[in-house]
Amino acid sequence: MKVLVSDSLAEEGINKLKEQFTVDVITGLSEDELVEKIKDYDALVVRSGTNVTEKVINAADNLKIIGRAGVGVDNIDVDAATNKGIIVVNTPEGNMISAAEHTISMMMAMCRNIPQAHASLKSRKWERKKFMGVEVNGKYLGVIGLGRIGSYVAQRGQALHMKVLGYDPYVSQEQADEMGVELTSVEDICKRADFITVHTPLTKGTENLINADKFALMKDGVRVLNCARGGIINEDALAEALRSGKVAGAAIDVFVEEPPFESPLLDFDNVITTPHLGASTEEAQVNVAEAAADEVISALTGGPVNNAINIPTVKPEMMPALTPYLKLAETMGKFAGQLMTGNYKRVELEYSGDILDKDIKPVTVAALKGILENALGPGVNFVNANSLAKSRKIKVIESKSETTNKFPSTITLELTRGSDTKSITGTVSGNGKIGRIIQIDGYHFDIVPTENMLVVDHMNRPNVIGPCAIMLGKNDINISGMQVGQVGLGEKTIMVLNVDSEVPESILNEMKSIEGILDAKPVTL
Ligand SMILES: NC(=O)C1=CN([C@@H]2O[C@H](COP(=O)(O)OP(=O)(O)OC[C@H]3O[C@@H](n4cnc5c(N)ncnc54)[C@H](O)[C@@H]3O)[C@@H](O)[C@H]2O)C=CC1
Ligand SMILES: O=C(O)C(=O)COP(=O)(O)O
Repeated sequence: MKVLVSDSLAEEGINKLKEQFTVDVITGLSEDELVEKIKDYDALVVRSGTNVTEKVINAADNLKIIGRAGVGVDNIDVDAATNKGIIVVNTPEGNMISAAEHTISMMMAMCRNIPQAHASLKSRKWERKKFMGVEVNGKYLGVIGLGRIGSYVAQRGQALHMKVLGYDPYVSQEQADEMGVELTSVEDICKRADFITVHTPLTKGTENLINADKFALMKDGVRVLNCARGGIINEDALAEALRSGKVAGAAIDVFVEEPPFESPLLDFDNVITTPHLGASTEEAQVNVAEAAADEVISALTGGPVNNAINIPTVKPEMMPALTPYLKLAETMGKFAGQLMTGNYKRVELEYSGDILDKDIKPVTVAALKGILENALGPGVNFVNANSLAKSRKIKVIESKSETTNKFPSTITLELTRGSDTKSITGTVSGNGKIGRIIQIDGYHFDIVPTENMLVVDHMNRPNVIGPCAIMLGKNDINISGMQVGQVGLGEKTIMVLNVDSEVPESILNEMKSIEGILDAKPVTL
């Protein structure tokens, strides 16, 4: 397997990758060069310097995983990767302390004009009056985005005796209380804060979050910081607010265009800047490089990944309990998808029992993968199963049932195509956590699925099962298991056969001609 590292990455991560794979480190590639190279690689590791565009992803025929050694994935077309079944992972914890410390460093440096005073003295000037600063003690710090980095910044602000205001639509009052942060709105932060710092991802919802209207609300002499992503604070609006004197200072680590050589912000004496250095510490770089390498190694050797952006992740400690259900759901999906092929409108998964304590999202994805694989082939995986279902307008419904039955947990899969439905229930039982199928279309069984099976619709009357079994025997196909859904004499039922080899089409046709056999479908897992 081959790994391409296209941004600078700490040796520790590269060495880990080299223990298992062929690794090429090639930085500074243009989009066209990357398009040309990417088809040879199984994994790509980037930081913020590589734009992994749709064009690159479309050319990436062998790529299985993109590892982002850092947090922001706005340089990766995650939708394109998802559609192509490529896992995107980041390493969200490796650089959070460094990014928070950089933000605080920038705030203090801005308050005391350290970069400007340093440059002045280095040019042999002694300008003590020019560089009058301000204290942060007792001032209001507004933190927009109270995730990993924002919450560390809030904590460090409090250590500097600042009063912290915060806004984050996904943070509860309890969480804010625990952080000692006064939760309020962006507008209120704009009106009251002396310092405003943003720590959100760059999304459609956060782009230009701080715009001219927000600057208009701010106190005269406010100071703003952006160590998250260029574009969360609108650069033109900030330039205008600096020009008008509304904003007394800005500290900016990230820019809409990087490098930002055309940015008006570089021309203001009261704007201090760094070239996207938030994560640039020895500690953070070792952390993110090793974490990205671990994820790539795990994904390429068939293991689970911890921080996938585009698949429902399972916490490693939950994996042993969930694995039998993931296998069962995928098997049920494959089973149902082969019994009823075609243009599905709806997939419903109903969960009951102990499984309700677990995260069922990945189990639903496993079922979808099984269903869609029959129709779309091996290109379907845990990454793209959901998006493929969505693009085919298949409605996916997940429901939880409180009804208890004799099984500790059950999963019922109902597949709908036009007015037809196919329903299968499965359970996991025994110490070996074996997946079993216990119901098909209302008929009860206890089937341990095997590689080759036959599902035969027939009439429950004498001289139907016998000829069927004899015919398989004559063709040297061994039956290792057989179960029949119990019904009254003369009624329609289903028999499920575990067979030791695939049943050719010609034999299936012969079987269908036996009096009382209504249909015979092979199921291959
Ligand atoms: N300058 C640098 O070198 C570095 C920059 N970063 C950037 O810092 C930012 C924050 O990273 P983390 O804290 O790790 O992410 P995170 O995902 O832990 O936190 C982001 C927070 O933003 C919140 N949020 C989302 N939309 C919001 C909105 N409209 N208003 C307010 N809050 C909103 C989320 O609820 C979440 O709590 C990201 O943009 C990341 O790329 C991260 C590391 C280094
Ligand atoms: O992790 C992030 O989001 C960062 O912005 C750090 O970017 P970098 O890896 O230093 O290019």
